Amino acid sequence: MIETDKLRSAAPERLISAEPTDRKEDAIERALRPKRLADYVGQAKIREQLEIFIEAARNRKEALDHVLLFGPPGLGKTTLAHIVAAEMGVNMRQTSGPVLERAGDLAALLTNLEPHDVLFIDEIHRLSPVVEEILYPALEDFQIDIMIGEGPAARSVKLDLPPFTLVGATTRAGMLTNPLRDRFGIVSRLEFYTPDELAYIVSRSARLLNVSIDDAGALEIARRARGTPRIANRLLRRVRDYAEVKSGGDITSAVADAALVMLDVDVLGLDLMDRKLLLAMLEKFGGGPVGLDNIAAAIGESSDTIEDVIEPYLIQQGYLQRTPRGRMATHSIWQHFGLNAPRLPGSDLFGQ
Ligand SMILES: Nc1ncnc2c1ncn2[C@@H]1O[C@H](COP(=O)(O)OP(=O)(O)OP(=O)(O)O)[C@@H](O)[C@H]1O
Ligand SMILES: [Mg+2]
Repeated sequence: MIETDKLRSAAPERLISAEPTDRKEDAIERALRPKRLADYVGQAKIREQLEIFIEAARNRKEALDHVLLFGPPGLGKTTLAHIVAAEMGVNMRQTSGPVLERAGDLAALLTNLEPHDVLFIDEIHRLSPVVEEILYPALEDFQIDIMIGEGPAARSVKLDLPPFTLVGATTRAGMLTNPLRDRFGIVSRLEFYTPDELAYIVSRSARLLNVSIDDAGALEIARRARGTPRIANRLLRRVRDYAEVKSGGDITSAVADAALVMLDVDVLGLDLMDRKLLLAMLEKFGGGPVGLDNIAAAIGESSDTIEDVIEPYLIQQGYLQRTPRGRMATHSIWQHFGLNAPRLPGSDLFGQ
């Protein structure tokens, strides 16, 4: 039985959202953030690359090449930016694309950098074109052109900058302009984490938060965290609340399972929002193919949210496919909901 009515009134705040929810969560995240590369779990390829590049830059006493980190929210981009600065032994200045409104905002930041410092620009795909113009020569030649004065008396002055490292982060690498993307020497795509990696992260966080959890409990939370450390840490905190009230505080796999069922996170780690999307696809569009805008209208979400936040994990897990004709539900998701896929005459929907 599918409780469609319940699904349609999805909770306003999404437990499984990969975005940070509020200030309190922000503070907890900071506390749980690994500080050094050696404590950063998973992302083996990126870690290995950065280890080598950082050591080489340090030995040559140079600034590290500019680094672009991209991937879905909550996978550890900000964490990595901090780690890069720590491993280089330099300071990090942090800002974000939408905050840098005027060219002067960026110029002020750049001229205050110390040699080899890290400048972290989050949401770098949202830089305004005028700010981007300033950034190009800064990245390439460590120089900026700024205008002094106004009107006919205005003149452009070149300023030298100390060599620095830009670390840019984005959930949407596709929205970066080519000239900007080309100026990054190191481009890394963050991947979803495996359940084992997430279980390790959950155990580590539990230690830091003084929570008692066994390996099976950590794995149960990990399996349902959508491949995302931020979600794993959030589920851990909610499961801890449940355990404190219902089972004396110890988290076992049975306690984790009961808590997650209560929280409406199913065995695949799908929450109300995922199920709403998938069910709409199955029930309203016969499993697709259906265009993104149509799905968005059907479930009352923006297509951006679907594309950036909800869909990447569903696609990575093979529940959803992106085809030239639109999104399509795969066989496994029909099965998950206990529904029969329509067999259209002559069609070969699932490649079987
Ligand atoms: N590799 C990791 N090992 C351990 N914990 C991690 C790792 N990656 C992320 N985390 C945890 O997940 C939380 C979220 O990570 P972070 O803020 O770096 O994500 P993000 O990719 O910057 O997300 P957003 O796109 O929303 O900015 C961090 O507080 C950290 O505790
Ligand atoms: Mg971030």
